[in-house]
Amino acid sequence: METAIALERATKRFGELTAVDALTLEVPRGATVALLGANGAGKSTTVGLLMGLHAPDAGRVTVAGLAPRTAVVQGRIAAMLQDCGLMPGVTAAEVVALGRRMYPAPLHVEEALELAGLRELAHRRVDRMSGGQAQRLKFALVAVAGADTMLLDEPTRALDVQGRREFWAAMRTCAASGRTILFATHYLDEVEENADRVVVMARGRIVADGTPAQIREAGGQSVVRFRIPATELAQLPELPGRLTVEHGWATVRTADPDTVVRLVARGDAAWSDLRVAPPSLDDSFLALTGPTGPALFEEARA
Ligand SMILES: Nc1ncnc2c1ncn2[C@@H]1O[C@H](COP(=O)(O)OP(=O)(O)OP(=O)(O)O)[C@@H](O)[C@H]1O
Repeated sequence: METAIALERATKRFGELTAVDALTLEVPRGATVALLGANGAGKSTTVGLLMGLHAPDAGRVTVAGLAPRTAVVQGRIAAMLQDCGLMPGVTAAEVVALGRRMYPAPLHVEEALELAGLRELAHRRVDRMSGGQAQRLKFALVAVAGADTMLLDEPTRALDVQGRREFWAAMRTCAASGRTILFATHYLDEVEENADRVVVMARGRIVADGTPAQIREAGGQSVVRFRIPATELAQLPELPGRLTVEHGWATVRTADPDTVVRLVARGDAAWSDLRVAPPSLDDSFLALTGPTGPALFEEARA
């Protein structure tokens, strides 16, 4: 399969600090990849390397087989960077028309607005748009490049739930047209619905790389909960996992929820309201980005 993006042991340092540390990542054409990581993990720097904004101190970075700057000039890659502003006083269509002049093979203005779900708002002034609409306009400005690879750096930062939902609907339309999309985010729930692959970064390195389900299962534990009176606790059998009891609810964090449920059901304790929750992405994210994260992921995949 054709490779859209490749980093081969790419390293970027800022003085003493290694922001991206011998990072190797290959993204095939057409994939939608989420780059997940805490503040300072190195996501924006990785995007900067792919856009040719930083030169790697070591290693190699290519986009569609080209040097990043060449790929940018040829309109093969376009990015929605953090905190880019929009010109006030003009309409959405005017901004996109201006933006498209920068690219060698751009889309039509209407096409880009359509992809961003802004067709109806083509003549709305930029300064009269909601946060969500403005963010989708920035997306239209990336889409108009007609690039086959799009990078989105925390595109839904500071958007409300509705704005985020609308933004991702626009992004998915774009992904469905066969483009390669790499987006950086902190929002774990966005990853499950919008990416087919998740690359988790910590300290400039990749600590896990898999489907959202694999990431969720690698680091997280299931939670089995049930109500139980304090007087019944002694009747509970030994359970695989960590049991805590609070306000009449027992909580068992476990890698083996089936066994926990079987043992609880077979025992004599008078419990009620039993429920099982899958591992949470938040728990998994915290575990994977901790010091033992990479080993944890390897173990889960073995
Ligand atoms: N131009 C720069 N000069 C010095 N240090 C920098 C520069 N850009 C980034 N850094 C540092 O490199 C590290 C990685 O930053 P980066 O912005 O890539 O992380 P991030 O994962 O995108 O974080 P965030 O989620 O906060 O945007 C951080 O410690 C940051 O302070």
